[in-house]
Amino acid sequence: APDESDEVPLIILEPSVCSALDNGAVTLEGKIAANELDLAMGKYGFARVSYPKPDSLSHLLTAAESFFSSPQEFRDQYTFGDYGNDKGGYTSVGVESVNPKSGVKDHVQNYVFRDDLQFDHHAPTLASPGVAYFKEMSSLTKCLNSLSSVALDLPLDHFNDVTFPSLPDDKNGLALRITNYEPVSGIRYGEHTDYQMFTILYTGEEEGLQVKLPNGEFSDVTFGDGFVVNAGDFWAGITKGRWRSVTHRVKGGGARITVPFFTGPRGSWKVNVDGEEVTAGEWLNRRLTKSNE
Ligand SMILES: O=C(O)CCC(=O)C(=O)O
Ligand SMILES: [Fe+2]
Repeated sequence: APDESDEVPLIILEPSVCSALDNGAVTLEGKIAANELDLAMGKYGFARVSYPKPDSLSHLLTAAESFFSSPQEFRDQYTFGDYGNDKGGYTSVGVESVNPKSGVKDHVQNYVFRDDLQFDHHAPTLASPGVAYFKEMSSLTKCLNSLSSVALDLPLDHFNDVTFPSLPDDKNGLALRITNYEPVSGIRYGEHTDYQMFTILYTGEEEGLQVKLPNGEFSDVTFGDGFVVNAGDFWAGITKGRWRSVTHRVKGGGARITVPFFTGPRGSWKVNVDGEEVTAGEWLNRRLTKSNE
């Protein structure tokens, strides 16, 4: 029988824990949070993380609502290439298919910021809250990476060295996406695992996200009070399966905007995939290209 208590765990992450980690200090609260993260990623691959929402989030959501309802020709000015291109920008409905095997396009349009240093080409109303929110999420990424180092008994900076480049011609693996789901029934965003390290998702209050539980059932996971954080495929690889990259999807319903922030290794980081050594940048591009086919 399914375990009725199966539920994605809640982790309370105090900003003071993050600032201590930033200063190289692992407090008792830090150790507790690291342990909770380890348990959540090991069993569910997902956690609900209570952490203050930055002020820039509400500005970003307001700007996004008006952007996505502006004329299609206006939105199309900010398409700079296929979904996943280096410059980010707008992708209209009918392009993306996160589960290419399904043969179905997702019922979404989205806007992506991929590089925190180059925002000049972006839609002006989105760019200003976008830059601010990107910075806030980069700090939260640092905190989650430090907690991961503690959880996995590695030097505190280990995963931040994986994510944040030290050389100017390297790229970070961070991307901010604003997703606008069409109000339709049925699955709106296909079953998939995330490609990289953590996804830090603002779900809003509207249900939609469904996560596969250890008992095999899909469960609704909405957490408007904070963030839903999950481990992607790189984490499963790096930890040799100690952390799980878990299947999820988005079910139908009313109009919904969510804001995932994807984190991952910097572009030059070397990864071994099926016996082949590739850079994380190359590997990510292959996965993104597939979702346009
Ligand atoms: O919007 C959501 O609730 C989930 C989105 C998601 O899974 C993704 O963008 O990878
Ligand atoms: Fe996802």
